[in-house]
Amino acid sequence: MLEVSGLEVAYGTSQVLFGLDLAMHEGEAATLLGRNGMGKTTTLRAICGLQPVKGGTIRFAGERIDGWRPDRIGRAGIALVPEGRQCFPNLTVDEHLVAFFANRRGVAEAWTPARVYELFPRLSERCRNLGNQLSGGEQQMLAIGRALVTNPRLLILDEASEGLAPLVREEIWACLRRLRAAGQSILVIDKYVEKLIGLADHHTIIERGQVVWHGSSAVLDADHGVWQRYLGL
Ligand SMILES: Nc1ncnc2c1ncn2[C@@H]1O[C@H](COP(=O)(O)OP(=O)(O)OP(=O)(O)O)[C@@H](O)[C@H]1O
Repeated sequence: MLEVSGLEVAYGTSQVLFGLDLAMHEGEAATLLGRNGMGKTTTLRAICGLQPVKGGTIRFAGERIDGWRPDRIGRAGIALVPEGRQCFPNLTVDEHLVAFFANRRGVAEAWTPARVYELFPRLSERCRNLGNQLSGGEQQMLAIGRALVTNPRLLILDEASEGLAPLVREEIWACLRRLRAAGQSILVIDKYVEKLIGLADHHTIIERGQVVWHGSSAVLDADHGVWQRYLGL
């Protein structure tokens, strides 16, 4: 479903991705791992059309999408839960969900605002609150809900559980496991490798803009040398 091949991205004269490869099938959950500053966010932003691509190709659902505008990529079925949530401070929870709701593929059991409220009852209690009146956990739930109501083929999360209290973090992991079990394709960046091993099928580790390791959850779980070498854990 997603095939990133030889991706190169630069910020001005400073190149940060050097021929990065990443691929996943529909229905899979995959992760992108690596220490800080290695290029994970840049990779996700390039996939979503938020960062210009200098070289390489990005294919999604059979089409070459590198060079497309972010809104076209969104309509093609990729939804991003961005780092820092980026909820709109002046829209209510309900307005976020209503404004982003779309079922372009005619999915039978589409994500609607009502279904998001079932997934996150806390959001339902906050439905009339503005984005800037929410806790970090509520904002993350809203950012996930906002992505889900676009009924994406691929849900991408950048730092899914960053800065959240342990209990809220657990709630986010439980949500992602439920989505995964329901067949949602997910690409996620996070620091909690143990949680990601329980969630994802396979993992790609990058270092200085290049892939240094790729493998299944079972292999990553068994080889803590990889954690130490590439993730400093
Ligand atoms: N807007 C920018 N302008 C210039 N350099 C940038 C910009 N954004 C990121 N970089 C640099 O690109 C490199 C990759 O950053 P990126 O945010 O993709 O890494 P990351 O792996 O997601 O790290 P983190 O976990 O810290 O977010 C870093 O060296 C970073 O300093």
